[in-house]
Amino acid sequence: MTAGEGPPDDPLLVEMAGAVAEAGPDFVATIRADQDELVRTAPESVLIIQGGPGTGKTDTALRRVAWLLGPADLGLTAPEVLVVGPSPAFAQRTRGLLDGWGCAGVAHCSIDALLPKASTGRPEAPHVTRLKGEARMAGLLGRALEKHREQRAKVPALIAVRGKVVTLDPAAIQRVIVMAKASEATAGDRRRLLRAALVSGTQDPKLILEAADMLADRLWPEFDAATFLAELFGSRALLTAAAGGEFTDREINALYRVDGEEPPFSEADLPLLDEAEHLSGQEPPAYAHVVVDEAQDLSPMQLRAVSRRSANGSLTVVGDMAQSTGPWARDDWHDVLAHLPSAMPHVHRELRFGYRVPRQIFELAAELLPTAAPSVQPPTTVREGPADPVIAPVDPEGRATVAVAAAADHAADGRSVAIICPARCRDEVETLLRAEELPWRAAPGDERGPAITLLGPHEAKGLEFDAAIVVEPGFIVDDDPRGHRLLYTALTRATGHLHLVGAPEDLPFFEPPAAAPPVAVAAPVAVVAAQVAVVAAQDAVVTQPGAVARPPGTVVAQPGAVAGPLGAVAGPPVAVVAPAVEEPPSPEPPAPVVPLDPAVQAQVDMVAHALAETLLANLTPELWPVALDRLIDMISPD
Ligand SMILES: Nc1ncnc2c1ncn2[C@@H]1O[C@H](COP(=O)(O)OP(=O)(O)OP(=O)(O)O)[C@@H](O)[C@H]1O
Repeated sequence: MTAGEGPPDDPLLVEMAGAVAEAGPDFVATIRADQDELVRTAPESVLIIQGGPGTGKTDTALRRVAWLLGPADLGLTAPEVLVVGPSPAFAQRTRGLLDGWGCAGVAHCSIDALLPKASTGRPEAPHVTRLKGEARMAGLLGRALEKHREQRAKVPALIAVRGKVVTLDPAAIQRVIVMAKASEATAGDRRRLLRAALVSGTQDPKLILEAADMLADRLWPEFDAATFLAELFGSRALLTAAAGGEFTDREINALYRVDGEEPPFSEADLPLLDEAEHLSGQEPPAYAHVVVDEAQDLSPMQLRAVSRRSANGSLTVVGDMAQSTGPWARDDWHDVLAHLPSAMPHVHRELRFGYRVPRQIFELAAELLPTAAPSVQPPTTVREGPADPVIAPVDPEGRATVAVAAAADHAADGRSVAIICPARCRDEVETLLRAEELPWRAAPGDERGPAITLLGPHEAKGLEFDAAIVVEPGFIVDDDPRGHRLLYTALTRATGHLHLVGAPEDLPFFEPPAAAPPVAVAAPVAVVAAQVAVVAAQDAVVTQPGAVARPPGTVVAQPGAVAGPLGAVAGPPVAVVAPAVEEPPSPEPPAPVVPLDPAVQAQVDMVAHALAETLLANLTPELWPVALDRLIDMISPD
């Protein structure tokens, strides 16, 4: 494939296209048109792509890069393009995709890898991380650097060399400083000028030359951002002097730390090091086009660092406000764009069709949206998945066993699997993965391969897997101020299979039968695997909307039974692993659903999508029923 051709069609969509080809308009072309329009956005613009999980934002941004490098014929070369993402795993994914489309040579990196290298890992309170991300930190660093320079530029009258005191002529030295500045002398030239000025007429030239070199080091030190920042944060006096009335005493105290402690920096210090280097005149390489993905989470200081890598303001900014989490969780794109200044016009577009997440999984995840992001419109899903979500209520002692068994099962079937696990139960899952000698890794490489990846909820951003096992969704919600958004992101990583494993009270739609406790303590993996396998065997069943898969060993709980993090409202059908208990009699069996002929179903879907497209594009949600009523009126025979 040549650069710019873009990715091949998703096999599912091709299949759908085949099904409807005879029936009428090109369905795939219709639903891809939105993306294609964005791909060909003029390079002299800032393109902002908003969209729900799996709507193809990353895909579209990368296809834009392929287009810029190929058909657009702009004379742009791959090394002039930068793609920034949230994690190394994400960078690996984007590199894999673009390389695969014939666009090797583009720079791909995580936001941290973009910034100066430093020894990080220093623990930090959330309010300090947040403060360090604020744009006013740039002002503080600017003032600190000015003071730092003033201090260095003070010419001493004496200098000690090997125990001997050398008297200096400040006026002569001042003349050298002025001359060096005016002639933009290099470091070597400045040193030679100073030596020449001091050595004339001296009795001990060797001593004076040494004194001149020491003085040169002091007057024009090589700027080291790490030393500068460590000195600044290690001194209340320097911080107060640099605060410029823009920081309270409390904030200065928050920034202050005892110097010399290891590791010296936190991740939030990296953009500050970048800013300091920039202020000192050390500029990073700049790119003709920059893509920044998952931009909704970046701090103002991180965004400034991205911005300074853009040579001309040509940007593709990608993200989803409903997935905005962390210290900089936002609700509005303006908060992001304010820190990515560009003279180029802004083109703001939303993608509305969800490709990754199958209907059954997305309907479950969408239950979170009213809490997670009330103003965000859920995308319209275009795929039917291979299975309903599996809900496994477990005691704490059993959760690792159930999660690992489910993962092992999917991996054995050749699927890529993510176990998305909150920090507080990671150790137990890791221990079991090791004990079972399963093929797993902590950071995903090529996440499309058949292996198990263990991830924290934040690390899962932007990635996708055939199957996702989400452990203790309640903890994910509780452990983060934007926990509902984080859980929404975790639930939307799977292209096919989703398992929720956790405390019964945190799982949706499940009412534990009175006589049936959740999974008892630490069953061997093999035993639980057998239980999970029962559900997995049913995974091959594609449910029709409204139909409920009820394999032996599963129960279908009634909607609204339990108020878990996903709420206690009516939702989609879910398969629930009922561990080692008899199925309780269902009070009311679900109404039988007559499946439609597949060709008719495809045609119905096509019409529904076309209508969805028109409604979404033209009317606000409260007017949709009005429009549909009107439509029925219009086409009714009488
Ligand atoms: N037009 C399309 N045709 C077929 N598949 C598509 C299309 N657009 C996107 N996809 C597929 O959908 C999946 C999700 O796409 P992508 O990762 O770009 O979504 P995203 O919007 O960036 O998701 P997230 O917000 O979760 O990061 C990918 O597997 C991608 O290849």
